[in-house]
Amino acid sequence: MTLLAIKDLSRHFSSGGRDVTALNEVSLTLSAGETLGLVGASGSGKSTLARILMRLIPADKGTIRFEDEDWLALSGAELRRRRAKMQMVFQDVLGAFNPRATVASVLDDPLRIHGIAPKAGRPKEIAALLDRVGLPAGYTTRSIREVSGGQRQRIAIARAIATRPSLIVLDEAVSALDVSIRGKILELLVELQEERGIAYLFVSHDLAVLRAVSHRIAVMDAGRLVESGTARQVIETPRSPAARALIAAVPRLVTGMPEK
Ligand SMILES: Nc1ncnc2c1ncn2[C@@H]1O[C@H](COP(=O)(O)OP(=O)(O)OP(=O)(O)O)[C@@H](O)[C@H]1O
Repeated sequence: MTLLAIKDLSRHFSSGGRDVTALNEVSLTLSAGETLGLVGASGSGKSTLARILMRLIPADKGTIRFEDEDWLALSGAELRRRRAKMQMVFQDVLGAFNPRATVASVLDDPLRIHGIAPKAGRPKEIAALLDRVGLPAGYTTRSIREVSGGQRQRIAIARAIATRPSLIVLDEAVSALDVSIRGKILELLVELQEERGIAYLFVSHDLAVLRAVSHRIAVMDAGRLVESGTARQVIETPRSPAARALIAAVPRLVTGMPEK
């Protein structure tokens, strides 16, 4: 089932007398429970796409259908309600949280705002969320600032799944983590997908990360989507110069391809 269909999405920016076409008629689809890796060099338009999708900035033109609705036409209370179904995890999680917040309050907010659990039931729900992402229940009273980067990313994932989304947009969500911690977070994401059928739009400049989690990979270059295919097709037989350049930058990427 098609969960998300982006069609001819364009966006330009003008700043300091410079006009940049950040997105140039980008189209892509994502099925329920699928992971699409979105890769491209710095400045290719990945974050712009993610930000339009999350309704953080408007598009100049194009359409987005999400769960069979005209996503860009939603506004006000209806948009707030529907946002439960599309969540995001950023690279800079600390920047996305109130730095004075406790872990409990970070997880209480979505449960309260989206009416997922009544007040009396929320502590239990929060404990279950923490448990699911591999953190002890005792973490509730900690400040979001005092936990490690990997733990904070687990909390961001717990917050994202709290509202029972069908899609999570991950924007460089593991890029700042040490390799061993990154692997554990990727494992957690794959488990959650298998358990709950969540689709991921996994934005990264790192093909090694995308190879590990993506069913399909789409390649962006200077605002355009220049290539897409199964992870194996794109990595083993890239067609575009942009894909070839990204692959050449990661030693042993092709020989390390898992059997699928
Ligand atoms: N608010 C803005 N004002 C002006 N230009 C912008 C703005 N946001 C993005 N751009 C420009 O749009 C282009 C695409 O940027 P975008 O951040 O989407 O790329 P990206 O692929 O996510 O890059 P990175 O991997 O470095 O985050 C770049 O040329 C960038 O400078």
